[in-house]
Amino acid sequence: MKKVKLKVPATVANLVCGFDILGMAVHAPYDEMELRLLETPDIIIKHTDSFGLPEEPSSNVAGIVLVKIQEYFNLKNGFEVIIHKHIKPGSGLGSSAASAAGAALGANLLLGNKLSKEEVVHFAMFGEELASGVRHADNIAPCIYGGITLVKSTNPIDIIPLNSPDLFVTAVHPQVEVKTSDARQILKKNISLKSAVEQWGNIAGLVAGIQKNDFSLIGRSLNDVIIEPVRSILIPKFDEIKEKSLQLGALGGGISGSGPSIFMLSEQKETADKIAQMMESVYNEIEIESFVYVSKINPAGVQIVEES
Ligand SMILES: Nc1ncnc2c1ncn2[C@@H]1O[C@H](COP(=O)(O)OP(=O)(O)O)[C@@H](O)[C@H]1O
Ligand SMILES: N[C@@H](CCOP(=O)(O)O)C(=O)O
Repeated sequence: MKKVKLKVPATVANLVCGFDILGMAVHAPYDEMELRLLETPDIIIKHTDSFGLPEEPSSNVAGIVLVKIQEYFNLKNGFEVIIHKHIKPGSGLGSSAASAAGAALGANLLLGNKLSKEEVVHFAMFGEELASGVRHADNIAPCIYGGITLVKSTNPIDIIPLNSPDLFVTAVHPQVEVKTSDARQILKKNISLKSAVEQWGNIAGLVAGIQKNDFSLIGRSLNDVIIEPVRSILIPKFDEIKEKSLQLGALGGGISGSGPSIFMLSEQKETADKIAQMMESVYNEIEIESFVYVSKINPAGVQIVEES
């Protein structure tokens, strides 16, 4: 295989209480990536979007992943990657993870699938490390595996694919950028035992609810006493949107990844659409442009659109 085209999904990391360990793939938005194996050792990055992302491989989330794979296999070949980015950087919808995961998975396809899924995650994490300074996999894992994943450990890599409940996801991206690196720097380094116990209960309840398709338990568990109280101050109208979403029938939700996007889960499309309309109107009232996405949990992850 010399060329592959991929559809790379956005992801909602943390899932409220599962900071750095839980995440899910969604159907919209998504990036499109084209990767080509080169006879020369060059690594060429091209963006068709206007986000002004660096195209120097060592400064690009996709590029660094390809550099690391080339070094690991001591390749004489290089890669060309064209990124049609629709997941806005700094959105909280896994923009960096999409580039990193798409590069790692695409390179592996071009090299004949020599890497295991865990190894693909390992190389993709070099991209997250460039973007946020931390090798976290809670966006990368659902992007590669699809659905909802639990990252039990990143060293060694231990990823548990979970059930994908048939739920709608409404996500709003207010056009204020929150870089993951900044949103990590403001976090407390120590928490009380009381908060830890409450958070463990939420995580355990959420995982149990996901596995049992118990939507009430999922809703009761979508609480965060550690990260959200700190990060929500970076997101205009967060509390109002969360309260109104619940009033409209959402199971629950919260900050998507490191924000500023906010996501809500609901059982019915009608509810998801009503939440979307409310989210857009709340931001219109304060003249902040926003993009709203209504989709479902995406069990597929990265999809091959074309190979040759
Ligand atoms: N190919 C790329 N795709 C996305 N982000 C990139 C890429 N290359 C470099 N970056 C850097 O990573 C940042 C996006 O990462 P992050 O803040 O985590 O966004 P998100 O929350 O959407 O994942 C960008 O602001 C940019 O500095
Ligand atoms: N666990 C990370 C997730 C970052 O997600 P992103 O979509 O904002 O990149 C964190 O919360 O820092």
